[in-house]
Amino acid sequence: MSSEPVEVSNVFDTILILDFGSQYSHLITRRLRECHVYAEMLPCTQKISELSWKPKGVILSGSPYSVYADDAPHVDPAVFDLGVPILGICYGLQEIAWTHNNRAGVTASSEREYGHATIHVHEQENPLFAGIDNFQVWMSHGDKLSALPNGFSIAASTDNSPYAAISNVEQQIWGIQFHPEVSHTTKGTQLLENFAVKICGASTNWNMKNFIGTEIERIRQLVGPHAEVIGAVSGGVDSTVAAKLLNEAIGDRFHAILVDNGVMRLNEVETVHKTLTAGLGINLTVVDASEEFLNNLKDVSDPEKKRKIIGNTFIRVFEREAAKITPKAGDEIEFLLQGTLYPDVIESISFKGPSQTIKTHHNVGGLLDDMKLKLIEPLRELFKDEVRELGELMGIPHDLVWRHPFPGPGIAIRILGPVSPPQIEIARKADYIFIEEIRKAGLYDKISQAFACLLPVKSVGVMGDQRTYEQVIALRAIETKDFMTADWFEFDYQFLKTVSRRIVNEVRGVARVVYDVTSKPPATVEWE
Ligand SMILES: Nc1ncnc2c1ncn2[C@@H]1O[C@H](COP(=O)(O)OP(=O)(O)OP(=O)(O)O)[C@@H](O)[C@H]1O
Ligand SMILES: O=c1[nH]c(=O)c2[nH+]cn([C@@H]3O[C@H](COP(=O)(O)O)[C@@H](O)[C@H]3O)c2[nH]1
Ligand SMILES: NC(=O)CC[C@H](N)C(=O)O
Ligand SMILES: [Mg+2]
Repeated sequence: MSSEPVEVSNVFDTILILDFGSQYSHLITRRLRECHVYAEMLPCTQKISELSWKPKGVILSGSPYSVYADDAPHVDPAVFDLGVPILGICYGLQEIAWTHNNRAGVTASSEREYGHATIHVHEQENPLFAGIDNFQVWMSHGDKLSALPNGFSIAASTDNSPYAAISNVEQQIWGIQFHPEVSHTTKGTQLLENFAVKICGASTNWNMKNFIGTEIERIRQLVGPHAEVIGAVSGGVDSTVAAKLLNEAIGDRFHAILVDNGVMRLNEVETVHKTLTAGLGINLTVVDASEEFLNNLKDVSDPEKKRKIIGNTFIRVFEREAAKITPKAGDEIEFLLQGTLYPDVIESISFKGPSQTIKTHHNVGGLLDDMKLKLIEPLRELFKDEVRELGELMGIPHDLVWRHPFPGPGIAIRILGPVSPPQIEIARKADYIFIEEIRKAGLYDKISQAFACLLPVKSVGVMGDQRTYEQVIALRAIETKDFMTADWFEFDYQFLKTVSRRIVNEVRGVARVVYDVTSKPPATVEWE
């Protein structure tokens, strides 16, 4: 057995996607994985000689740049010597033309093309178009090829783009001007599958069942026979699935820690504790740090300050708990488990430069520098829906797998203004009723995330002939695929009536209930 941990790309045939910064790059990865082909995205600056695995094929993504601009990113020329098929999408096509045409043959077009177009396939026998006839594609470009590079032929065109698809079958290079990864391109997924499977010969064995076995083996190799691992576990799906993998791999050499930060939902700590220990056999310690969190949060209203305080307090509590554990071999814990998902990785490797900080997500990863712990991130290659599938396969209860995400700072960022025990009680009760009614109505799995928010304004009401002057609860329920954009959920009025009546009647301190009808953007999911 080698001492180097095996990478996922060494185990599964992998299509390498080189990202030039298009807003759709990650969708290429998604589509291929939907076809059960493993795909990984790396920045376009990746040096091929520094890859520790050999891809079965390479896809060059789109980009906001123009290939002829001075500051345009260019692919490592070694890509063309790999001896594997290459597909360029939009900018990727232009990059192929540019590099195969002595840095010429791409110009700004007088007619920019955004939106739908109909493709006419000229080369029916071209394997990229196997089983695909004329179809609708989605275009988004301002540059165009002005000449066909040597050795290439035109495989398809649109009325506007004579070079909508070009190929050099001998050199195994394809380029397309449209975007197959977006859903508006009707046969896009089929085209990507043709490339990966028919042209590159990648096997279609990427599924969570195969992943479990290789991942557990990978963790065992990484940790070795004696070292012990610590991990923060919230009861959310990511950390639970990660913990379950560790538990399967190394049993009770994995120490899970659940921190009660005083701003969890009603009954949450007890429920999570029961599910993880009795239900899943995870070695879990619950640390009640609620007083410490609430003391630190006292009189703080600013959302960013709340997030920082909670993040820092998590770290302190976690460090303290880690120090209490004495491993059976060696004198300290060597590894830290993190539930990092692929979207987090994509965000950090994407070729876009730093994006503006909208809000600071609390981050347990801040522990690293101080603790000198080595990281274990078993979900680093997975999208959320893959994590959920994995969870189901590993026997994690359906309700936990499909739980709405719950932010680490908890209801502290759902109480606008200072966080105090009476305010927590109001927010908790209202949230509980809202979620209970959503479940009763059979809507829980249709909604991506729902919660109640306590607003720091008072309004006048009348109850039992008495004047009331109490706070407002705002309900939020959204539908989204990736939490980057979201729409508010369309409840029927009767449902809203029921929830509103119950909250005002059952929760002391609330005089009014409103429903948030703002999408993201311009709003965010959480109110703080
Ligand atoms: N109360 C908590 N105790 C211990 N760790 C926590 C707690 N809350 C959050 N964490 C840590 O912060 C990480 C990030 O939280 P996040 O909410 O993104 O993931 P999750 O809770 O595992 O899943 P989900 O996104 O479904 O809620 C968790 O994976 C966990 O490691
Ligand atoms: O673990 C977390 N720590 C945080 O600090 C945090 N802030 C927001 N969220 C969750 O992220 C998703 C997008 O939320 P926003 O639109 O409010 O940024 C939604 O699912 C939010 O609940 C967090 N999760
Ligand atoms: N979507 C793209 O890749 C666009 C490529 C290039 N920026 C153009 O406008 O043509
Ligand atoms: Mg969570």
